[in-house]
This record gives sequence, structure tokens and C-alpha cells, in this order.
Amino acid sequence: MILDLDIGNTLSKWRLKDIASSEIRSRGAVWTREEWRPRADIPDLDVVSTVRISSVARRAVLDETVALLRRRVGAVHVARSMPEALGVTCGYEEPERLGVDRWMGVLAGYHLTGGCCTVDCGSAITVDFVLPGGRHLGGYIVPGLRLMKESLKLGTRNVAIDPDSEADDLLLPGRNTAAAVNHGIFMAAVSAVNRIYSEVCDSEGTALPLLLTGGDARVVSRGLRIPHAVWPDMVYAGLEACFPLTAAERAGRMSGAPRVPQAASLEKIRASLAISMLL
Ligand SMILES: Nc1ncnc2c1ncn2[C@@H]1O[C@H](COP(=O)(O)OP(=O)(O)O)[C@@H](O)[C@H]1O
Ligand SMILES: CC(C)(COP(=O)(O)O)[C@@H](O)C(=O)NCCC(=O)O
Ligand SMILES: [K+]
Repeated sequence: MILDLDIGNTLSKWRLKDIASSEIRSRGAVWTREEWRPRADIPDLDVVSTVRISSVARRAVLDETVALLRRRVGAVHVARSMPEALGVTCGYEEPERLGVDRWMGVLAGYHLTGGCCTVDCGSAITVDFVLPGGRHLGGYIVPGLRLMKESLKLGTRNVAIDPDSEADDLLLPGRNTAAAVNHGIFMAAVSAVNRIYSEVCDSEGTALPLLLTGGDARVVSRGLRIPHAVWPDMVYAGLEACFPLTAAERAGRMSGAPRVPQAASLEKIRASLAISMLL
């Protein structure tokens, strides 16, 4: 069995994947801020022969996790951001400083689409671009939904907000503080993704497929009118592409990959950008 780990700033996600069948056997998540207890939080480490890790947590968390796993498991692969991989050149001045979860998403997205915009809606919302031909442009980092809510809660007196509440009518004006905050933050996130996507497609002269992942991907997806696909396992797919182990992975098939979304025409994207600037 393969143990895949995606350690984010909020949640550490794991899944067990069968090497022989390439099927996902189980999955789960634990709060990153709390101590991670592999034996208690993951069903059975004895069945694991290989571990693949993408981690943006503090260095000490990764080092401890790797040390612990190396005592129990034969092979532990740790993904790193680098200047070039799988046909993609990293757009960062110092490639090793790009969050490895972003790099995994970009590699998976490029492998699937041959050029795309990847959005990871987690603790932060990150937006990255990789052009046909494999040039990663760099990207944008915006606070995620929970962070935005928490920052308001901390900085504003008497504002009671539930960081987990999500209404269906998120686009409407809120009629109490919690709703106004939730709707406002939702609008901020959706508007940022919309604008960033349109600006970069416009300036690069290409309409790119848009892929979403992360804990808040479904919420953000609800507000996006641009064609897009949600790919919950996009970071894991980057691990599969970097460290292929199963027959399916060696053949280039990534688990849970969505159908490539057909991008809107560049004319349409430019028209929506022109309207948003006029108003
Ligand atoms: N059941 C849940 N537990 C925690 N966070 C959740 C849950 N469902 C949605 N979320 C949202 O997902 C975000 C975490 O997404 P994730 O992609 O796992 O983040 P990260 O990779 O930064 O740890 C939280 O900030 C929160 O807004
Ligand atoms: C931007 C991030 C905090 C996002 O992390 P996440 O929301 O997935 O926990 C992470 O990718 C990171 O620590 N990046 C390093 C800085 C950078 O990418 O420029
Ligand atoms: K993220």
C-alpha cells in the first residue's frame, strides 16, 4: 500500500492507495496544528510500503514526520519545488521557495491539460499559471476563506462569526453580521480568482483551462461563472506524476483527474474584463 500525505497549514490529508490495483482504499485528515500521531490517526502503517509527501508545514513538522515514517516504512519520497520537472519550468526567481503544494498542482495540471490555471483554496488561496510549452509564470497568494474570517473575528469587536457556516445565497447582501462577513469573504475570494484568471489570460493571449482544488474548492466553485473543474486530488496527482509507482501511474494516468474543462473563448474573457473595468 502507498501512503500519500498532503500536509497543509490547516489540515494534514492522507490516503492509502493500493499498489496492485491503483485504487484508493481509505482517506482522512487531521488538524496540522495538532500533534500528528501516525499510529492513531492512520489505520494501519504496517501495510504501507512507500510514502509520498507534499508538505508546506513548518520544517520541524516535516522532519519529525519523515524520521518517524523512515523507522516504519521502506521508502519515503518527499516532493520538492525545483527549477524544472516533467516539462515545466518554475517561474519563481528562487524555485525552491515556491510552496510545494502549488508545484504539485501545477505539475498535475500541466500533465492533464498541457497548460492551465490552477487554484488551491486552502488556508491560502493560491492561483498559478502554466502556459502551453511548460512555462510556469508564478502566481498569486490570497488569504483563504477561514483566514479571512478569523482575521475579522480577531480584529473586530462584537462580530460573532462562525468560520464554518456557508449559506446557499452567498452572493446576496448579508442581513446580519455573520452573513455579511461570510458573503463578503466569499465575494472577495471569487472576485479575486475571476479577475486574476481574466487578467493573465488576456495578457498572455490564451484562454487556459481552470482547475480548482483544496478544502474550499467546492464553495469557491459555486460562485465562479468561468468554466472550470474541481479536482480534489490535484496535489496527490502531482505526487503520482513525480513518483509513479502503480501501473496506471507509470502509464501517466492520475487518479481522480477530471475531464479537461473547455475554457471560454479569449474574446469572452476579454469582454468580461472590459465590463468589470467599465463599472
Ligand atoms: N471539515 C473541514 N475541516 C476543516 N476545514 C475545512 C473543512 N471543510 C472545509 N474546510 C475549509 O478548508 C480549508 C482547509 O483546506 P485545505 O486545502 O485542507 O487547506 P491546507 O492545505 O491549507 O491545510 C479550511 O481553511 C476551511 O476553510
Ligand atoms: C502559500 C501557501 C501558504 C499555501 O499553503 P496552504 O494554503 O495549501 O496550506 C504555501 O504554498 C506556502 O507556504 N508557500 C510558500 C510561499 C510561496 O509559495 O511563495
Ligand atoms: K492553498
